[in-house]
Amino acid sequence: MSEKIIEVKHMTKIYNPETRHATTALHDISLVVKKGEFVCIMGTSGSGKTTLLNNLSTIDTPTKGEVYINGKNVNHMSESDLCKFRTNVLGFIFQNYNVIDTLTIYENIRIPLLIKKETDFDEKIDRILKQLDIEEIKNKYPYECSGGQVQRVAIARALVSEPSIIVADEPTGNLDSHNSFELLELLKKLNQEGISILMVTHDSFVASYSSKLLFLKDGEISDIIERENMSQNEYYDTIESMNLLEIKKIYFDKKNEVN
Ligand SMILES: Nc1ncnc2c1ncn2[C@@H]1O[C@H](COP(=O)(O)OP(=O)(O)OP(=O)(O)O)[C@@H](O)[C@H]1O
Repeated sequence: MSEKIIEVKHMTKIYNPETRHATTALHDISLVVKKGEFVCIMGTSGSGKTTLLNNLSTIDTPTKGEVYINGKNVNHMSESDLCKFRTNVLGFIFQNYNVIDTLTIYENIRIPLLIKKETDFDEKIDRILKQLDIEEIKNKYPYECSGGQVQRVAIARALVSEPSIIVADEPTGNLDSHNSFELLELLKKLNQEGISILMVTHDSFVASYSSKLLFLKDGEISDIIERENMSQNEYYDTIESMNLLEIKKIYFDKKNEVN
């Protein structure tokens, strides 16, 4: 049986609990991500995608339920253990890059290695700069680089500490189609090399790179599709029709609420 890399048990997330602004963003979610899986999360705006990603990747803490990563219950870890765990195991890629403007590209990529207290990092950084084709900009500042280059810097920073899981929230959201394609092909390659990927997207083409797709609706998993033996084209068509079905369901639910 494949190894469970992430396991979520009965996760509920309520923002501002016990106030009149309480919002239940996730309701009793249970799921498993196995080693080497490429899992995408789709759903309409406000369905809870980012909340799910944040709560299962230690960025936020669920109101109820448990999260296990590599068999460890992350809800029971101290803040300093969590910080080490995040740096050693998880690599984060966000839509808005989150690079530091006052540091050079080289210095940005070095951050996780400094957190890990590594001292001998030149070779590692050079390798990742080469892999992502950003050697020429290593002494520039982010504002001197293109959006696609800065996104590659964010990926380099996520990968330099050799994480076993990549967590990505709409990573192609600010990229043009050429750079989106390049990023997706890179994620595919990393996944083939054994890195597990968990990614939020609203785009069926992006989702067609996954091996498993979760649909969220009102904070609950409404559907799961597995790619299995489908070609990427067949998988894309299945995702598109499922997407349409989900939108139709939401439309009819709303219509019934009104009537
Ligand atoms: N910090 C917060 N405080 C209060 N409510 C929040 C907070 N963050 C999200 N929410 C609410 O939780 C629900 C789920 O939000 P979330 O951002 O997870 O949805 P999403 O599916 O990622 O949406 P989008 O596709 O628009 O980014 C929404 O109703 C949202 O308004």
